[in-house]
Amino acid sequence: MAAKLIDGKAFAASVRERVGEHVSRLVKEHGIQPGLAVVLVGENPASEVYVRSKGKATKEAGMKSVEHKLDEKTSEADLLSLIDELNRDETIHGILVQLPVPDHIDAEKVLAAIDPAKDVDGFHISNVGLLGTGQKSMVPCTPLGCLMMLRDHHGSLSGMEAVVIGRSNIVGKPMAQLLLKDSCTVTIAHSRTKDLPGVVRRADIVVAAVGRPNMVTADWIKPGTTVIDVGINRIEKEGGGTRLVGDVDFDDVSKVAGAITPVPGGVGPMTIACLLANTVTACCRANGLAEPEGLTA
Ligand SMILES: Nc1nc(=O)c2c([nH]1)NC[C@@H]1CN(c3ccc(C(=O)N[C@@H](CCC(=O)O)C(=O)O)cc3)C=[N+]21
Repeated sequence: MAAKLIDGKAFAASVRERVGEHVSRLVKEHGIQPGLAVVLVGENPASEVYVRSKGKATKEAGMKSVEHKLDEKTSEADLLSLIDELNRDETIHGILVQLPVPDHIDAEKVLAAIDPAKDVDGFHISNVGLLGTGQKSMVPCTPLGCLMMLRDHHGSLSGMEAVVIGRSNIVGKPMAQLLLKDSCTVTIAHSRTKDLPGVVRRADIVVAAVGRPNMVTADWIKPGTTVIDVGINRIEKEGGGTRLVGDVDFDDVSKVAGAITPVPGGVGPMTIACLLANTVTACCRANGLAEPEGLTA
C-alpha cells in the first residue's frame, strides 16, 4: 500500500479528549455542564447503534446526555412540542433529531423548529445560510470531521483542487462550502456528472459521499491525491454475514492515492467527535464564553 492511512478513529479520540478537557474547565470554572439531547423517532437498528455510541461518547467527555426515544407513530405535533421544550431547557445546549424521521413527519419542518443556536447538526436553514455566506454558524458534523482530517494532513488547503462526489444537504453541499472557505477550487460532482472519472482525476482532494459501495476505483485517482471516504455501506459478505465498506474501493485506491481514510474507522468516528465538539461550541456561545480552539471550522 502506497497511501498514508488517515486514522479517523485515533484522530477522533484526540478530538474527544480535547472536548473533555474543555468540558471539565467549563464545569470547574463556570459551573456549566454542556448538555446534548438526541431524539430518535421509530426503530431503525442502524440509528440505534449510532445513538448508543453517541450517548456513550457524550458521557465519557463529561457532558450531560439525554435520549428521547419516541414511538414510530408519534405525531409531528408531539415531536414539535418536544423540540420546543428542549429549545427552552437551559441545561440542553445541543439538539439532534436523528434522520430519517418516519414518512408522516415533515423533516424540514422539524429541523426548522430547532433553535439554530442549539442545532449541533448544522441542518437548520439559518445555519446553512450562515455557512454559505462565510459567517459563524453551526457546521454539520460529518463535513467538519472531514475538514479537520484534511487540515491536519495538509496544513493549508489553499489553491488545492477539490472534488466532492455527492450533493446532499448533509454532506456534499456543506463540505463544498467548507473547502471553498479554505480556498480550494471546488467541484461538486454527482450521478449526472458527465465523465465522472475524468472530473475526479483532476482532484488533489476527493471527498466521496454518494452511498454506492466501492464506486471510486484507482483509475479515477490522480497519483498522490488525498481521498476521504464518507460512505458507510453494509454489504453481504461471501459466506454469510455483512461488512461495512465505503464509497471508495479501498484496496485498489490505496495503491495510487497519497492518503486515504478507511471504512470503518475513518469519517464515522470523526462525525461523533464533531457532534461533541459542536455541543461544547454551542454551550460556550450560549454563555458568552471563549470557544474551544481547533474544534470549529
Ligand atoms: N440528525 C442526524 N445526524 C447524524 O449525524 C446522523 C443521522 N441523523 N442519522 C444517521 C447518520 C449516520 N451517522 C453515523 C455516525 C457515525 C458512524 C460511525 O461511527 N461508524 C463507524 C462504524 C460503526 C459500525 O460498525 O456500524 C465507523 O465508520 O467506523 C456511523 C454513522 C450519523 N448520522
